[in-house]
Amino acid sequence: MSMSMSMYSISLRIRGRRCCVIGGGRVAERKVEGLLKAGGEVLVISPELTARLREWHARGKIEVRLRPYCEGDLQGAVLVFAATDDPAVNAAVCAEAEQRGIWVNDAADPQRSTFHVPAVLRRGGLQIAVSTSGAGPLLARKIRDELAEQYDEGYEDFVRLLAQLRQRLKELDLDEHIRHASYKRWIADRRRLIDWLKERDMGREPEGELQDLVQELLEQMLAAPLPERTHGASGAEAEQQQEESRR
Ligand SMILES: C[C@@]1(CC(=O)O)C2=NC(=C\c3[nH]c(c(CCC(=O)O)c3CC(=O)O)Cc3[nH]c(c(CC(=O)O)c3CCC(=O)O)/C=C3\N/C(=C\2)[C@@H](CCC(=O)O)[C@]3(C)CC(=O)O)/[C@H]1CCC(=O)O
Ligand SMILES: NC(=O)c1ccc[n+]([C@@H]2O[C@H](COP(=O)([O-])OP(=O)(O)OC[C@H]3O[C@@H](n4cnc5c(N)ncnc54)[C@H](O)[C@@H]3O)[C@@H](O)[C@H]2O)c1
Repeated sequence: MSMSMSMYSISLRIRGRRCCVIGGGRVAERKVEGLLKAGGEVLVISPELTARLREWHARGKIEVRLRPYCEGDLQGAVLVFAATDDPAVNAAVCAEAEQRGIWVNDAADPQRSTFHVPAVLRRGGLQIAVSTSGAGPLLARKIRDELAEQYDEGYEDFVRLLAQLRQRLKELDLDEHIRHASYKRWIADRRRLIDWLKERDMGREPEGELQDLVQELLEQMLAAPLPERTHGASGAEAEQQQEESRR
């Protein structure tokens, strides 16, 4: 486990970039689903496909080569998934990827993989990725499912709102302390804001309505007295004090 203990987590922008998936079974299907959600250009190479992969192909969502993997298939890919049930084929795919300098995931060999796929909770712009570094993927899935209750669908609209609030806040030429304090207050108050968004059914509101809410919140913020700057306390301590005074 020592090697996989030191994995490094990032979020990749794969929209419009080629991602190769070798194999067309259940595992390949799950990886393809995640790639499509992020707008990847998916190429699947496999003599057989699951029903869903066939359907995605028929609807033009993925490209397919209905044959076994051949050396050279990985040309132009930024990410590669070796997801066949044949360890020798997966090993050959990994070798070509390594030789080309492409990140590769071997579905059956965490140590050989140069990246792992986490279990992901998606709430629009908010994504919570859970990884056990290969120790137990089912634990990752379980934790993701538990987090899904705490971080409910309401977060999708909240992160949209937050993005706009932050943008408008940057445009107002405010003192940095005030800017940070307001921003932190919205985060601390998120449950109330999420319920408020739910009441207004923001999911169906046009973008213009969200702008009105943003305006309302900014006006509230400018009208309300801001938390006192805590003299003598470090940034972290001041933050802690603010948190406590809110409870
Ligand atoms: C999180 C998730 C993401 C995803 O795949 O999208 C994911 N596996 C998921 C499910 C799952 N995996 C397995 C089962 C069957 C039950 C079981 O055996 O436990 C199920 C359940 C099912 O299939 O329903 C078995 C399994 N998985 C790996 C091996 C090889 C080995 O460990 O040696 C074996 C044994 C194969 C065998 O023995 O034949 C390896 C990997 N699996 C990873 C990720 C990476 C580590 C992530 C981490 O540690 O957190 C890593 C290293 C590589 C990778 O694939 O990236 C996804 C759940 C999330 C979701 O559902 O959305
Ligand atoms: N990482 C994970 O999350 C995870 C989860 C479960 C299982 N696994 C492992 O992943 C592997 C695949 O599991 P599965 O359930 O998808 O298997 P599966 O039997 O459903 O699918 C295997 C696929 O590989 C294809 N294939 C076989 N030889 C090929 C070749 N030469 N070129 C291209 N494609 C080829 C087959 O056509 C088939 O579509 C297994 O080794 C399993 O142990 C990994």
